[in-house]
Amino acid sequence: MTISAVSTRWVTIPTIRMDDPEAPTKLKDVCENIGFFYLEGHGLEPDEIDDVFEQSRQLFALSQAEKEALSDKIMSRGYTNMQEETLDPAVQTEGDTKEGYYIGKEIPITDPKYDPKKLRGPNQWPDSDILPNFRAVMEGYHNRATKIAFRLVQLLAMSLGLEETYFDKDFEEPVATLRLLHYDKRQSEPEKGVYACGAHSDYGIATLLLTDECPGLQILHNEEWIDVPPRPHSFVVNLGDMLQVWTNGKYKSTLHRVLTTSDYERYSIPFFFDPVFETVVECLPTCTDERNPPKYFPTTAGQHLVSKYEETHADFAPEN
Ligand SMILES: O=C(O)CCC(=O)C(=O)O
Ligand SMILES: [Fe+2]
Repeated sequence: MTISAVSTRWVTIPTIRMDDPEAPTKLKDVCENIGFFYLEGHGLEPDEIDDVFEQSRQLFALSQAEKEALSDKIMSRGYTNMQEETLDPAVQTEGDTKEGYYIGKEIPITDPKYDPKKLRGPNQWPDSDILPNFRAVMEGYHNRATKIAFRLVQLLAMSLGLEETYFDKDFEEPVATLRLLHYDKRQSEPEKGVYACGAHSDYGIATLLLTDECPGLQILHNEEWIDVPPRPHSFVVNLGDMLQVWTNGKYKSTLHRVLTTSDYERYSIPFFFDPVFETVVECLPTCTDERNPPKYFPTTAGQHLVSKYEETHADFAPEN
C-alpha cells in the first residue's frame, strides 16, 4: 500500500503522558495554545487497540444491506452511510466521504434511565453469528475509554487551578460516544468542496482519537492547516466546545478536518466525551473578571449536541 501525505507541512504536536506528575502544568500550556496533543501513558495495550480496529474493519466489510439494518436514526446509534454526515455544510458540495458507526453507553429499554430524547438507550449490535466478538470488544473499549477520559477531565480541572474533582459530578453519567469511522479511497478536493471530513470543532469536553497509520487529519493553527502525523496506539486528543465555553475561550476547541487520497482507505476511532446531558455549561468563575466578561451564552451540554447532530446528519430524526 502506498501512503502519501496530503501535505508536507508537519509540525510537532506536543505529547502529554497521563502518568507524568507534571501533566496538569503541561496541559495548561498545550490547551491555551494548540488545543491538540498526543496522549500516552493511558494504560491501554497495543493489542487491545488493534482488536478494536480489527472489529471495525470486519463491521465495515459487511454487505451494505447488513450495515443499513443496524441503524437507529432517533438516537444516532449504529450505522451511518457514506456521505450521510456533512461536518462543514457551509462549504461542502458533497457529504463527508466516510461511513460511521456510533456506540454509546448501553441502556436497556427496561432501565429507568432509558430516554431516547436524551440519547439514552440501547445500541445496535450485529448478529453474534456474523461478528461474534464485536459487542464484547466494543463494550470493553467503551468502558476503558470512559475511565481514561474521566481521569483526563480531572487533569484538565487541575490544569485550570481547580480541585481535581471539580467536574466529577458533570461526568457521572456522561454522554460518552465511541464512533468507528471508515474513509473511502477518495481524493479530497477542497477547492471543489469535497472533503473526507469537513472542518469542524468537536462538541463536548475532549475527544480521544485513535487512528490507523494513514495520514489525513489536519488542524487549523495560526490560520494555517497543518498535518497531524498518525501515531497508532497513542491518542490524539482535542478539546471540544463545552470546554471552550467553560473556560471563556482560554482553552481552544480547535477546528480540524480530514483530507484523503485515492491511494488508501482510512480507519479512525474517535471517542467523544460529553458532560451529563442536562449539564448547564457556563463560564467558570476563575475564567472571568471585570476586564474579561463571559464571551459565550451558557448552554446545555445535551442541547448543544443534539442541535449539532441536526445540522450535520442527514438521517438524524430525534424523538421530539
Ligand atoms: O478521522 C479523524 O481523524 C477525525 C475525525 C473527527 O474529527 C470527528 O469525527 O470528529
Ligand atoms: Fe472531530
